Parts: sequence; C-alpha cells; structure tokens
Amino acid sequence: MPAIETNELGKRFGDDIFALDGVDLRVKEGEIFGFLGPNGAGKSTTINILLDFVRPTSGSATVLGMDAQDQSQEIRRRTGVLPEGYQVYGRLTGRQHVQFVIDSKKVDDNPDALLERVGIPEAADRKAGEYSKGMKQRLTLAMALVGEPELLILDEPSTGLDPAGAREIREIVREEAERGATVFFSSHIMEQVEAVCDRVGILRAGELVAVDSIDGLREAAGDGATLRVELATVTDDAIAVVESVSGVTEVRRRDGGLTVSVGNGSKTRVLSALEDAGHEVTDFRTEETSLEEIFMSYTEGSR
Ligand SMILES: Nc1ncnc2c1ncn2[C@@H]1O[C@H](COP(=O)(O)OP(=O)(O)OP(=O)(O)O)[C@@H](O)[C@H]1O
Repeated sequence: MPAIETNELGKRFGDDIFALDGVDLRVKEGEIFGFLGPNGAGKSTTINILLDFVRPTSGSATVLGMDAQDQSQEIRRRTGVLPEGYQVYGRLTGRQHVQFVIDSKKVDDNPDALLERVGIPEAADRKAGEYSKGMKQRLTLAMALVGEPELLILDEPSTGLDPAGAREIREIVREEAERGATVFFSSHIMEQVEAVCDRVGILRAGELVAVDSIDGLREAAGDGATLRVELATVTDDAIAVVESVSGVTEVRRRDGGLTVSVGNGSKTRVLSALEDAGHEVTDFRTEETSLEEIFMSYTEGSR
C-alpha cells in the first residue's frame, strides 16, 4: 500500500486558476520523498488536499490507504503535519503547544523531550509569540513529531532556519525514516532535498513533470555535463576557443578557470581545442549535474 496516492487529482480555484491538473502521485511506505516545484506550482494545494483542508475539483487521494476526504480525522491522527505558514498562539508557551497536540492525539509523549529534540528546550516556558521565526518553525516541527506518526507531511520545513537548524531537520527526517515513518516534504532548498530524499517529484504549473530518484533524474537529463577547466591563464581567446566547440552551450569564467556546459561527446573536444590553440590546461574534471540544474531544466520550459 502506498503511503500517499493521488489519482488524476485536480483543483481549480474560481474559473481559471488550475492549481492542479491530473496529478498521479505515489509515495511508497517508508521512503523520504521530496516534493519540488516553483512558487505557485501547486505543492501546498496538494498537501492541503491530502489533509482535507482543501477539496479537490476532480480525482481522488488516499493517505495511508484511507480516503483523504472520508477518513480525514483518522489520517490526521496518524500523520504529523508541519503546515506552511503555521501561526502559533502567541500567549501559549512552547510546551503548551506541544502538550495540546499530545492531548488531541491521546498519546503520552513528553513535551520537553520533543522540544529538546528540535533544539529549543530552554524556550519551553516562554510564550511562543516571543519566539523568533526559526524557533517557531522548530516548535511546529516538535508538534508534527508527536505520537511517532506513520507519515510526516512537512511543507517547507526549513523555512526560517539557520544552517545548523537545516542540518538538524535533515537528521530528524533521517531518524524518522529509520524508525519506519514515511516522510513527504516540500522544499525549495535543493541541497536539503538532495541530501535526504530517496525520490523526488517535480511539479510544474499543476502537473507532475518528473518522479524519480535523483540519480534517475540525472540519467534522464541526458549525457550533458558541466566541465571544470583550470588554465594556467584565462584569456578571452581561451573562452572564444571553448565557445566555438560544437556541443558547448555555455562558458563561464570562474575563479582561475572556466565552467563549461557541454552535450554528450564534447568533453574531450573542449580539451583538445584548448591545447591545439596553445592554452595550458592545468586541471580538467567533470562535475555532476546538481539537483538544482535538474530542477531548472524541468521547470524553466527548456525540455
Ligand atoms: N485559496 C486560493 N484561492 C485562489 N487561488 C489559490 C488558492 N490557493 C492557492 N491558489 C493558487 O493555486 C496555485 C498553486 O498554489 P500553491 O500554494 O499550491 O503553490 P505552491 O507550489 O505551494 O507555491 P509556493 O512554493 O509559493 O508555496 C497558485 O496559482 C495559487 O495562486
């Protein structure tokens, strides 16, 4: 049974905003799934439908094998959610927030242990209205972790966090997956996604344009690569030589060398063209396509 499944899911706002258009998504049990897409692609709308905060206009969705609309209460009981833009209750303390979720889920977690886990134990007795943005985000994560949920749905969990906070989130996500939970999270931070996700889905203008492991996406993106060429001296002539090699799509001067985007088969031609023109190449290596480049290729309309 998939942890999340949508069938031809569609959502229209008003007459002409198609937030989702026939999305078929399957998230396997136990995996860490990154849900990517540019602003307005429909990520939050999808998440809101899974949790029955928003009703679809077509298609259907199941979460943990249950219908997202008919069994939403049971889904929310078994799911930990970090919603986008969660507003804290300014007058309640951090501990009271977590205790509230503990009580509503009828579990007996220790709120202080959860606040400790997300890195804000010393703020337990302070009013959440006084928390910084990152502290509020950490508090919201602690609330999502209550009751060891089978599924975690995190909408932009790293928003507002400093680098240490982002790393802690990655650790928590991994720990949760090791415990057996499925983690579904949306993010714009590609390094974060690349570091923890088993698979990613890329949404673009309401349509799912790719679903695969990052390596799978890299393969599908073709044989294009980025070359790093170190030269004894970088000159305009060297740049012109590289630009004239067939298959080269972009040449950038960076630090003491060149960063070159090339298609399949052009790598060695770049090297020989430079040497033929009398330029001394001191180092030459291929860089892996980053998730960010893959993301851009799917979402900028270039494929
Ligand atoms: N309540 C609403 N009323 C009208 N349009 C809406 C509503 N909620 C979302 N939309 C529209 O649906 C589309 C998808 O929005 P959504 O918030 O799902 O995108 P997103 O991928 O989560 O974006 P972001 O990365 O900016 O959070 C956008 O065009 C948005 O304006």
